[in-house]
Amino acid sequence: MPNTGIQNYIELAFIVNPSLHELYIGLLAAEGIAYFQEEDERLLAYLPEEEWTDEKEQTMIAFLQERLGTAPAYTATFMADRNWNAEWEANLQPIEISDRFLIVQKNKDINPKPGQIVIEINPKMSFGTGYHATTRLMLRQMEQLELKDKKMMDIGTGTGVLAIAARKLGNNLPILAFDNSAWAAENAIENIEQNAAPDIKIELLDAEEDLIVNLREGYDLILANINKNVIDRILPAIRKYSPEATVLLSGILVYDEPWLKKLLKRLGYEIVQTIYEDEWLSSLVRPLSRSTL
Ligand SMILES: C[S@@+](CC[C@H](N)C(=O)[O-])C[C@H]1O[C@@H](n2cnc3c(N)ncnc32)[C@H](O)[C@@H]1O
Repeated sequence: MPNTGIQNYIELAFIVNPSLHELYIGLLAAEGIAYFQEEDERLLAYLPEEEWTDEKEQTMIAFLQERLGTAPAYTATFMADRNWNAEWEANLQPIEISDRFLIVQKNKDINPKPGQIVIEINPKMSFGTGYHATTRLMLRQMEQLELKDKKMMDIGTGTGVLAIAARKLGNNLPILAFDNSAWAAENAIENIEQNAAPDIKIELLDAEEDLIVNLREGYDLILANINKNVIDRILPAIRKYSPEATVLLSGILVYDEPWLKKLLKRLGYEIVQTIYEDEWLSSLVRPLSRSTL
């Protein structure tokens, strides 16, 4: 459910070597946790206080145990609402996604290559800083597409980075971008203003509750960098209510590629291209009846 107003969080602190951070972030993201902070020997994951139930904890431990072969130790601490923005901005550095994209933060020195598109993202605990492989994969797929005259939807927009990128890549139609986190929606609006990216409508919506009514407008390209569980539940609706749309997916671990292929086959999608980074993949898929994007 979307939430508004003051938000207290639970911080889960895992003692893990940085080489394993990406893997842990992926596994925890698959469990619906979207906010992370990396430190030298610790990975901090955050979720709204009301979501941290006994059931959630048990499911998370069982899932980590299944994927890692052992249940990692962690501590859970209550965190009152505070200025995450300042903490994030202090820690982040510019990141080169490709020759085409550079993601930067406010007041950081940058040196873009000729022709490189610069996107300024000042995150507020929202996923989409470019610090995660799934965001990088989405951007690398998008830069290969012709986006002009394509009606686009961005599901789970986080910082708004993908919608902003679409605009900078020449997309010229209104974009609907939404997230079920109030923080993310608020932050996406700030980032869109900062990047002077016009005509992007940011909404606080839940893909599992509000998608069908919005799909009826008809879309050419739908971006969904979320996680396996949500994709499993929303892709059938996308296929049914936006049957012409090409879909760009990420947030899926390489171990789950067989599951994804089965789902796509069942729904009548063909895979145009899958790319990989670390344990992550992104697939561009289109309905079998369509031949071009
Ligand atoms: C992996 S992040 C992707 C963010 C950004 N699009 C990017 O590519 O970097 C997933 C985002 O989906 C949002 N999300 C998760 N479940 C959702 C749902 N059911 N409806 C809408 N947004 C959701 C999370 O809050 C998070 O911001």
